[in-house]
Amino acid sequence: MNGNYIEFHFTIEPVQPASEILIAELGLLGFESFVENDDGITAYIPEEEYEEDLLAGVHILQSEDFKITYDQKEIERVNWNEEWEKNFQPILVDDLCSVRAPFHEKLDVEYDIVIEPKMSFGTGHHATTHMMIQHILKNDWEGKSVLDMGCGTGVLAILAAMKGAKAVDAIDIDNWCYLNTLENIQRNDCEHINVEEGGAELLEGRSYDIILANINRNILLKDLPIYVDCLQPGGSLYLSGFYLEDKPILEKACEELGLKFENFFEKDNWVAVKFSL
Ligand SMILES: C[S@@+](CC[C@H](N)C(=O)[O-])C[C@H]1O[C@@H](n2cnc3c(N)ncnc32)[C@H](O)[C@@H]1O
Repeated sequence: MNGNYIEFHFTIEPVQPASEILIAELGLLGFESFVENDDGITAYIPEEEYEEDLLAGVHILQSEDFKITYDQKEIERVNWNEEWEKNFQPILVDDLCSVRAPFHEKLDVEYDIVIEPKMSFGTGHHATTHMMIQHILKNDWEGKSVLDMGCGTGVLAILAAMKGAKAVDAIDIDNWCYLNTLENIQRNDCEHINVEEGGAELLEGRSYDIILANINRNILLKDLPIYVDCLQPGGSLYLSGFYLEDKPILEKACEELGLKFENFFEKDNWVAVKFSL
């Protein structure tokens, strides 16, 4: 997706818990990024995902418990790098791993990841990326074959490679993310990561010890059977990109495919869950 975005600014009274609910509803409709403000939220959707009556199905907009107004404007593709430079500090996860931009000073940590996110998702600032990094830090990757599905900036694939994974595929459906991951693997001396552009259709006949997929509830539910087909017996599947309230739905779908729940992290109402086969 290389087109423009539509930016919606929602003014919400009172701001909580309506913001959380609105973000959850918009996430299901294809909105990709959210910024929480003092008076509500700003949400971004790619122009090609937007249809005139898209917001008609958002329940909370009809609620009498909150007053929600919004305006919208078309903007150029968001340059997350510029936003990052303006607003953010490097990310430190469990004192072991930092995710920083090239212009940040290097921190004294075991895993130092340099990411130039430009327009891709995956700087570590989002709760889901943060928790997926925590899972990677907590587990053994030495000699494993790994798939990072929905790789964004490639941050998870890069950390898996740094932790000793022997063969890593990083796949994203978005051309921009594909190109950005190629750049970031070079930046982190992880050129052996195989980067591809596409979706679950690429996975036929493949086999992995570990699959990471931080995407969203609906895509995960749709593509889960394909992921599980690619998982070796004894393998692990890490899923994120959904809210705590959707965890039972994902768990049920995974259990029906023969997976066993292992553990999970929760942050800002998002979760990252580990399953094993
Ligand atoms: C929430 S971001 C995660 C990025 C990164 N893995 C992280 O943890 O920060 C989800 C990514 O999945 C990609 N994506 C969306 N639908 C997909 C699909 N069906 N197959 C593969 N990737 C997909 C998006 O382009 C986006 O880069």
